[in-house]
Amino acid sequence: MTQPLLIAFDGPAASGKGTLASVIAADYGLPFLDTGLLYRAVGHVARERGLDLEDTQALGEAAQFIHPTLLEDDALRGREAGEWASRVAAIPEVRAALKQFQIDFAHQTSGAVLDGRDIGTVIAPDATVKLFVTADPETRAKRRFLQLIKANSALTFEDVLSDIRIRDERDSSRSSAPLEMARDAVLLDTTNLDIEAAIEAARSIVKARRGGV
Ligand SMILES: Nc1ncnc2c1ncn2[C@@H]1O[C@H](COP(=O)(O)OP(=O)(O)OP(=O)(O)O)[C@@H](O)[C@H]1O
Ligand SMILES: Nc1ccn([C@@H]2O[C@H](COP(=O)(O)O)[C@@H](O)[C@H]2O)c(=O)n1
Repeated sequence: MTQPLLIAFDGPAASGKGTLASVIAADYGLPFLDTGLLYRAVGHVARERGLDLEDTQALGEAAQFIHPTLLEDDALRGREAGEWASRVAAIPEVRAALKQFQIDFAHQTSGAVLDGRDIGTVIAPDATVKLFVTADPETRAKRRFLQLIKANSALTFEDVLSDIRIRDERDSSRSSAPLEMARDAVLLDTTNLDIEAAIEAARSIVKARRGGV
């Protein structure tokens, strides 16, 4: 029997991995999970309830109650939600509480596509195809700035670049499931690729890893 197709996209903020992952999921008719939204939802709850970031037990408990319906909240897409997400994501109790949901999503019989920071390394080390999507910080900041400026006209490019650098450092240096490329992942640098070119590159990688199909 053939194994379900499981595709892992990891990489730093605004590298384009979510855009690519959703297109590849649609190509193959697979369910898609943006795992960053889970951490954004925990950060949002923590902020709304005024939880102390030092109270790792309370944050871990809050994470246990994150439900997929909460992920549709537009507030999760904003700048502050990203910052809070990366803070709570460094807490082992939070990661532990969110882990099984992601593992189950990845290993459903239909196959799946997930994007995040630790999909190829922790959630689905057995993935059929792993892509590590990156781009230089200035390029990523420009993309994120163009996205966020629509809702916040006071935002500057320098603010966004600073956020990206801080988030890169925090995500890569934490002790629990840091952002790193899995040894068997394929690197896709989108710095000089527009969206269409990046999609074609991702499609080629997936096809090649599947033996040309
Ligand atoms: N190759 C590209 N060229 C130009 N813009 C791009 C490219 N890829 C993605 N974008 C745009 O950059 C923004 C960020 O992309 P996306 O949300 O896919 O990144 P991400 O890596 O999933 O980010 P995050 O991890 O922070 O959720 C979006 O507005 C998207 O349309
Ligand atoms: N698998 C993951 C996914 C996300 N994170 C953390 O959440 C932050 C927000 O993620 P986005 O992809 O929505 O930008 C991110 O900066 C990480 O700190 C994670 O740790 N693991």
